[in-house]
Amino acid sequence: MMSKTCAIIPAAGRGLRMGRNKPKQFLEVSGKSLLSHTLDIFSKASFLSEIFLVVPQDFISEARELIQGFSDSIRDGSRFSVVVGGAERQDSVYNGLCRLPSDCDWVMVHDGVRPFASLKLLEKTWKAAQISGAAVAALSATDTVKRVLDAVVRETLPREEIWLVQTPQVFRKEILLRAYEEARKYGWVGTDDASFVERLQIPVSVVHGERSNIKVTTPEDLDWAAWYLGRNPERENLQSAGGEA
Ligand SMILES: Nc1ccn([C@@H]2O[C@H](COP(=O)(O)OP(=O)(O)OP(=O)(O)O)[C@@H](O)[C@H]2O)c(=O)n1
Ligand SMILES: C[C@](O)(CO)[C@H](O)COP(=O)(O)O
Repeated sequence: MMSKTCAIIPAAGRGLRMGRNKPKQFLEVSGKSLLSHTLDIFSKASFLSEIFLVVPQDFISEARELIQGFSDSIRDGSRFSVVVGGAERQDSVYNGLCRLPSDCDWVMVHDGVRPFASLKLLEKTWKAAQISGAAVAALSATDTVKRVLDAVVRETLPREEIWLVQTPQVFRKEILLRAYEEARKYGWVGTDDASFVERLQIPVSVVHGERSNIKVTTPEDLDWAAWYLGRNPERENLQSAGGEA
């Protein structure tokens, strides 16, 4: 029997660092919201059976309207659902996990505010996870990396060991669910999904991410997003990788 992969898109943050009167995922860039740009990619990922969009309680109707717009492009029975988020990213992802159907084997988590991940990157991370059980996209550091405390350099770190982790992050569902259950039981706090899996001593594979796969966080990021979309109106990143692993 074919294994089934579901996606969780956490998009329930408040965007405090963006400093606007609306959560950044609902801000428009090139005629539609950042979240809508993200969903464009996910609607074309034919290996995803179901997609769970996690949003703030007060944006439920906006999110429902948004997913209506994708009903034509959903392939192979894929479909979107809207889930209410929690106080922190990890609470939002957990809410998504609780909604996964029992026959889902794999789960891909991707930030709603990373609208420029390519379909090729989604596929590549998914395929890597199928081999190892857990995989994340990440960039190797290109600057010199230092540990700084109170504005004073304490140490220069070995750059070849430093990777900046992105999403997508893909896991066997049973692994991610166990990791999140333990996190809740023991009060672990983490800024990504893999950090909980790492605490279970489960190896997480790394695939090369993409420089353009930024997490839109600050007003400068929003300006960059507008520039990037102006330069790539056809969104080449919507193309599939075909057979590439
Ligand atoms: N309670 C939360 C907090 C964050 N997120 C989501 O997690 C992703 C990464 O979070 P981040 O960039 O930190 O977003 P915000 O929390 O909105 O930003 P800020 O920290 O500036 O408030 C975003 O898609 C965000 O919407 C979420 O689903 N639920
Ligand atoms: C999950 C993540 O995008 C990986 O880089 C990141 O850790 C989210 O962090 P944030 O503080 O919630 O923006």
